[in-house]
Amino acid sequence: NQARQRERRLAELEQELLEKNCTVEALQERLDKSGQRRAEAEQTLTLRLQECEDELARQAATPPRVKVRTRPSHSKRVPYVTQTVEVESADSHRAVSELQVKNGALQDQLSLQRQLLKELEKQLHDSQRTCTQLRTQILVYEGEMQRAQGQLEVQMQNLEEEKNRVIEDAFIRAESEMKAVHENLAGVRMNLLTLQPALRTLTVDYNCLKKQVQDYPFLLETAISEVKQEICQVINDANTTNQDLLRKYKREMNLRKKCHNELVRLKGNIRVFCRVRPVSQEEQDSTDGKTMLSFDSDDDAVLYLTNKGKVMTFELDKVFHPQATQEEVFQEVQSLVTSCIDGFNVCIFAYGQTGSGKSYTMEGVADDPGINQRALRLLFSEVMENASDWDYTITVSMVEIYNETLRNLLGGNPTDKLDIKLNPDGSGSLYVPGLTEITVQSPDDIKKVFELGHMNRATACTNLNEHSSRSHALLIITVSGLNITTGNRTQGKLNLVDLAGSERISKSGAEGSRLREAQCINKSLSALGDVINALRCKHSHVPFRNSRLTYLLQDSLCGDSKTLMMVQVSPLPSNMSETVCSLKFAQRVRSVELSYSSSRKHEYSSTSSSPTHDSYTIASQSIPFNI
Ligand SMILES: Nc1ncnc2c1ncn2[C@@H]1O[C@H](COP(=O)(O)OP(=O)(O)OP(=O)(O)O)[C@@H](O)[C@H]1O
Repeated sequence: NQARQRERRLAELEQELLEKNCTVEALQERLDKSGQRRAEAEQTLTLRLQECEDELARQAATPPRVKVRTRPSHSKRVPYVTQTVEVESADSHRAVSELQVKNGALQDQLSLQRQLLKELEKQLHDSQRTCTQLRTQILVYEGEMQRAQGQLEVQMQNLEEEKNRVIEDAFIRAESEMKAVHENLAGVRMNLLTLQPALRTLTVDYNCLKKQVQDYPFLLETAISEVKQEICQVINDANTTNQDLLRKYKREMNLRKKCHNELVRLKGNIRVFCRVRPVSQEEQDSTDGKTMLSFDSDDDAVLYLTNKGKVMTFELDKVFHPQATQEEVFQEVQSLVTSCIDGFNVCIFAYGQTGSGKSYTMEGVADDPGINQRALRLLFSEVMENASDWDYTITVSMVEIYNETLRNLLGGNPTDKLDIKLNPDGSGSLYVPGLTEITVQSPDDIKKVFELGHMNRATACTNLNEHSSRSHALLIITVSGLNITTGNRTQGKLNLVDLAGSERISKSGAEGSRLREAQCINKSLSALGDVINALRCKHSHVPFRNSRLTYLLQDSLCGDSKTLMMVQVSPLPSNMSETVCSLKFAQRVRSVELSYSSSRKHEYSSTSSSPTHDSYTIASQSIPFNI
């Protein structure tokens, strides 16, 4: 790039030099010409001058016509005579004046020529100076040119060397690459040689495959028919296995049922749990949060009560501490709940003084439901799971027993009173004419049923809280199943009972209607105690009819039925006596075993129309439900 620039600069300089030479030549020419012109002008002027002198000489040689005028002298003596010779000739005068004019013109011309000459001389001088400068410049340029040429040559030489070097490198590289290519080529040749047998094998394989592809449809057909046969065989085998499994499953189910029953029998048909409710913030503030109950960290069936320094120990089937959640409580009862799908009758009672948490355990609160809702939902989901084999129907009834009066909570008119009657079919079973039974088919139905029951319960009273603690609330769930394959039928009943408050009448100091309410509660709880006691002692007669509650639950309390008593207690010292009574009751109930009573049949066939007809007085073994 630099070399190219220098070359261009050199060409420019040469061009400039050429132009300068031309200028010098032109100036030289002009100088020559002006010199020539000057010589010519000098020559012309010399000639003119010569002519003028000649003319003058000729004039002078011509004899003049002289008129001599002598001036008169005033003195005699003429010491000095001035004689003026005047050429009087007119021609000479004219000639002289013409010559003088000419002379003047020539003089002017001469001075002009001289001036011109001076200018020319000046120009010549300038031109010479310019010429000298140009020459000097030419010399400088020539020097520069020489220097540039020298540099150019050096660069050319360098470039040449560089070129040679690059060519040499490229050559070496090309040589090595060539060598590598040759080696590669040799390798490829080698590979080619080794691949040839592989190619031959591949060609053979390809031909083989081609043949196979041609034969494929036929092979496929054969394979499909073989597979079909195999599938049919497998399906047959699976069917046989399924039948076998179904048979085994049924046998297992029966076994499970038997085992479960045996387990229940061994554990006792009545199970007793205790739930200690937590101390509310208000109570904590007023009583320093002191509680009289403590738990055994190693045994969740033991509860300690400290009273005046004495420690009482209560042993139950399970004790729920105050922090136990609704879910934890339900986990413990869910096997009982689901057993009604297998055709068992189940009763779950919540027993305890007012405010001990019975409703909380059974009904729960909106965002944390209790056993009632959870049980119904569980039954519903279990039934759905078995829907392929079983056709189940779940019906729900809600009943309230207030002052020994039965009220239908899902009916159109909640104030209507219901009665319990013997089934006219002669089976000895009981039924409640007019009791509404709603079939639940979805979780939404469950919600609606509870809303309706709650609304009807609230309609018939002024203060629901007070009313609920003075009445028994029963949720009766019936699960009827039909096995689609075998045609077997089952029916189980789950009774979830939120009992009225168990506190003593003397303590409440009730009068009038309150006293009647308390007496009714007392009577029904007492009757429940009597029934359990009679069952425990295997009495031939069980006084189911002594209260509406026991009469209504007769089916679910006897035989292979299962009962759970959830005893609710308060941990506060102010509730000490009620808590002690409830726990004593719980412990006694725990030892009772329900058994199929032959007297049941006897009682079913009783002709008595009064529910209190078979009232039974509990002697020493009596369990005091009403404390
Ligand atoms: N385990 C618990 N966890 C939280 N709160 C509870 C628990 N048990 C009871 N409670 C609360 O204690 C209060 C009394 O409970 P609840 O109404 O269930 O008692 P009850 O025995 O049903 O009373 P009643 O006999 O008057 O119906 C309620 O405010 C309830 O929310």
